[in-house]
Amino acid sequence: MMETRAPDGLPFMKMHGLGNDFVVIDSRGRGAAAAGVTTPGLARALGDRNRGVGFDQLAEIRDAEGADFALDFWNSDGSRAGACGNATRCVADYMMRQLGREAVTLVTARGGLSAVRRGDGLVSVNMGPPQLDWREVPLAREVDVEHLPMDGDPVAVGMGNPHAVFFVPDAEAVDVAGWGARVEHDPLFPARTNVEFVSLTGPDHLRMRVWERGAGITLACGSGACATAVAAHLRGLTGRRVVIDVDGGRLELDWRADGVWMTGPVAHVFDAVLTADFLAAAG
Ligand SMILES: N[C@H](CCC[C@H](N)C(=O)O)C(=O)O
Repeated sequence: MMETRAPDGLPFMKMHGLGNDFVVIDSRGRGAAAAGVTTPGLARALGDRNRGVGFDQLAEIRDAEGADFALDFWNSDGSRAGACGNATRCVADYMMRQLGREAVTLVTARGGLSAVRRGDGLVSVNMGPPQLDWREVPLAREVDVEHLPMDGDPVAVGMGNPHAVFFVPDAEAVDVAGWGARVEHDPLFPARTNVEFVSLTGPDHLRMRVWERGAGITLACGSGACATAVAAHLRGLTGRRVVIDVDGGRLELDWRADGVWMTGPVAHVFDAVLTADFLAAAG
């Protein structure tokens, strides 16, 4: 067998939800008060698909008080992400297996969330209620979140992270990289924003393409799908339960009284160990 375990290496898992891919570091066992092991430098080094591992988000599992675990998210540019729905499903599945349970609770930067196994190989997570106050999104000034003063008339929705949802006649025809990058850096979003381009493809059925803050185009974005479901309902395009097709597959969304529930598949691809040399160079 190949020797992969370097002395003082750092174990990690590679997971994905609909091709939205993650490095997951489990640093439980140090106490809820302990800071995580991830630094911006480590996130950037690991996120490099040529010289590191490559990921859309890095998720770090930590101890929590009053919940089964805590979860921190990082983008590959070294910035923090306040929410990540697909990684939450993947890690919830891993934790349910480990704890021998069908449901778990977790704490993220936005607060307490919960997840349940649905029984058909899918995992559902309650991503919490949408944030529809301009301060919470956050936006730079008081504006109507349902009609931002911007070309394309987007809806702003916070899901623990900011989203700008554009309804377009044909999402396939949009220059996601060009338009998305411009909106990500629009001064209306002081913390930048994730950007979704969405078209209605049938009754309660949407097609979504995404430009993620700090990551660029990804194959899926769970929090973006939540924001899209909320925006579509606010605009009167759909009911509160929708199916959303993203580049990597399909997500089911249900905006209930207790929050936006998102259901989809999970995949745990491999486990490996970062070498001490890599960690030292990452700083
Ligand atoms: N892929 C993630 C969202 C990442 C959002 C991140 N790019 C940010 O800076 O907020 C998801 O499944 O929800």
